[in-house]
Amino acid sequence: MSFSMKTNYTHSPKDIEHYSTDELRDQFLMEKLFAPGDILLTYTYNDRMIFGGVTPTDSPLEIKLDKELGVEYFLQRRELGVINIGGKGSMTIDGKKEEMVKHDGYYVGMGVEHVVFESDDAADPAKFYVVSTPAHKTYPNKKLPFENALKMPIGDQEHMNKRTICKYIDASQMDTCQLQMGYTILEPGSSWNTMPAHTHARRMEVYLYIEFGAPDTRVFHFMGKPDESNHIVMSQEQAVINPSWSIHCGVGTTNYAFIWAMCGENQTYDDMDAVAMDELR
Ligand SMILES: O=C[C@H](O)[C@@H](O)CC(=O)C(=O)O
Ligand SMILES: [Zn+2]
Repeated sequence: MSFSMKTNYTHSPKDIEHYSTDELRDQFLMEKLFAPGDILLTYTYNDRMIFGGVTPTDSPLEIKLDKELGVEYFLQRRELGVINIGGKGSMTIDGKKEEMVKHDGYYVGMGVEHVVFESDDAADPAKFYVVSTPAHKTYPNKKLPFENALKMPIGDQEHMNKRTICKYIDASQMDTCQLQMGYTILEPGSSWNTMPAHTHARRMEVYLYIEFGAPDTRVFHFMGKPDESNHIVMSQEQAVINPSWSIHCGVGTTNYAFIWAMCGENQTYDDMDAVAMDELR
């Protein structure tokens, strides 16, 4: 088993003006999250979110962070959101075992000492996408099956952005300290073309792009200040950090889906500042 946690620092929009493609990728893209038997995490200084992948095979895996966070155990002062994007598995939360099929989610509140991740079949491992944010209060643990996600159809074929936003962790459904999380499924022929684009200075966000229609599919993820946009070319199951000053959207070469997770000042999903089309550059 290997464990790694990469640190990503925060940037001012000025910093990235002259970044090369490699620098931009190094600072914002997480290329590998899911490797059999491994826990691969990123700690971003953007709102101190920790995100990454846990892929158990023959033996259970547990995220153990104490010295790194200056605490006794990982969730002593944090909350955790999980969505399984792989095969059948389970999470054992302080001794209570919960089955986790593909697309099942889970919210784990502050104060839980042990979360043990397992796969039912090492040959078809569960892939737990995990996102953790600082917390100050314990809210109840909650299983978040796909069926219970709040489905929000949005977009249309004419604008090539027909999709369903499935809100797993949303303030209208449950309490969390900061974390909001969900899964957006694009219709075939549509992309995450959220024009007019938006920023939300109050919240940062991370996206995991998944379920590409073909192995050589790429998503061109757009980021940057509205008047100075950049792009990062992404492969399946890679994640990208979105600072609060950055626009965010993506165009794929086939169908895809993505998981988004946000945190910051508020939990108001609709608190977005639309950018007029003629401001984009
Ligand atoms: O502020 C909200 C985030 O950018 C995402 O939740 C958007 C999204 O999933 C979508 O438009 O499909
Ligand atoms: Zn947004």
